[in-house]
Amino acid sequence: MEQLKEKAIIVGVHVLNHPNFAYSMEELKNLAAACHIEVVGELSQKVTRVVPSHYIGTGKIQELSQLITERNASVVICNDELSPSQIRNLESSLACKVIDRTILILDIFAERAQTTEAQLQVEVARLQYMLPRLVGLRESLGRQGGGAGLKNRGSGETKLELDRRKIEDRITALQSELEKLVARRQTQRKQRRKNEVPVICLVGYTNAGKSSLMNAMIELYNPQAHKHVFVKDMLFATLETSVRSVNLPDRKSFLLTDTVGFVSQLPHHLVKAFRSTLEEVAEADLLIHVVDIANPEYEQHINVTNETLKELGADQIPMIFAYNKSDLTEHPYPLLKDDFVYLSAQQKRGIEELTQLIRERVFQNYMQCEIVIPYEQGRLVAYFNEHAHVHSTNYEPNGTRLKLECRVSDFEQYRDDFLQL
Ligand SMILES: Nc1nc2c(ncn2[C@@H]2O[C@H](COP(=O)(O)OP(=O)(O)OP(=O)(O)O)[C@@H](O)[C@H]2O)c(=O)[nH]1
Ligand SMILES: [Mg+2]
Repeated sequence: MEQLKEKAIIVGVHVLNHPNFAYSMEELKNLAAACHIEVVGELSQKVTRVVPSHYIGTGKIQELSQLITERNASVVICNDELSPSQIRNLESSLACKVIDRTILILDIFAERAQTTEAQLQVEVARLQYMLPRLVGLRESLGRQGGGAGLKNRGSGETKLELDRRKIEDRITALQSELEKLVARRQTQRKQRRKNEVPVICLVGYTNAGKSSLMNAMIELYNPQAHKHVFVKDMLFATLETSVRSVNLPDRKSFLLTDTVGFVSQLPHHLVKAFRSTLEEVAEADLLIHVVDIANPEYEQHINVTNETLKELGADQIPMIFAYNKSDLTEHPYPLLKDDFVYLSAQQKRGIEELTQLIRERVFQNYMQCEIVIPYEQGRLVAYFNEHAHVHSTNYEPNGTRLKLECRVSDFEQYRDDFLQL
């Protein structure tokens, strides 16, 4: 059922030197749309710095007030994260509900979260955001109780202090629930480490095509697996990390991880709350930075992604670039150069080139060799057949002769069992 759309005026402060102000307002519109809010007006102010008390100046507030009446809007959305007092002051000057960019993003995440872990993380982030804003937010929270966003878990009309205590208790409870989940996943990750399977993470701005690229890889190398991930033309289609095993034809394999996309001014609480999900990223062996090369703002997207990676402690991990959606540009593709590939996940072109780049970066510790395994060590033949790329097998009087490509570490570990050639 289509919900009755709320009407909003978006307001932005264009601080001097903000390089992409117009684009960030456009993005705010998309965020609002993702929250089922209709933007019916837009107002911006050029300043040298944000007005600390009201976010915008007195003259602008009057202008905004008129616009609200004129367009019959019921909510004002500011392009930055507002302080608790800014929200309070603006709401009382305008007699209108005021929300900010952060709460929009939190709402979208709340609506999209599927797994228990994602739901817990979003709720923690929302509660932490609410805590200092309890007074000003009372109105806006009512909105979320009814429409988009997190289900209101019965905070009711209790006294402020009681509210605060409740929220703090709830945060603590949620966090300990989360810790248990995280501990379980860490054990799984350690297990993978032991297996020495390299972990590769797709990272990048939201809507860049990370999930599409994941699907294209799976289709090419594990077509029987039927393990597609969700793809959609909307902000934050992916909220959970999903991991798939990719097996290349020569038996090299790696784990490919699809992650949540980044956006400029991703709320700090959210990054923190999602840190455990994104730990995969910080522990990866290689990052594939997916870029929507057809988006005119792609350079800005790259910067935002790099900044967020830094915040996650993942800025030291080797990175390659997948310039996706090349089909929408004039640029020739597929094309592989240095550490980047022009490709199209949708057209499934350039996937082999990307794989080649992955090989160069991840599978360096491999060697070509020829070994003879005595017959009493038959299990080793089975091992190498499973974990190495065997070019040829010959049965000789002393044992099985294999020509193969295998991990250097495997060769070292078993070399005492081989017969001298
Ligand atoms: N033309 C074109 N569209 C693409 C390509 N790759 C992905 N898309 C489209 O871009 C949109 C976003 O794709 P996703 O794969 O969901 O993007 P994502 O990076 O996973 O997005 P989030 O999960 O929201 O962060 C979808 O509508 C895709 O069909 C491409 O190579 N060319
Ligand atoms: Mg996705």
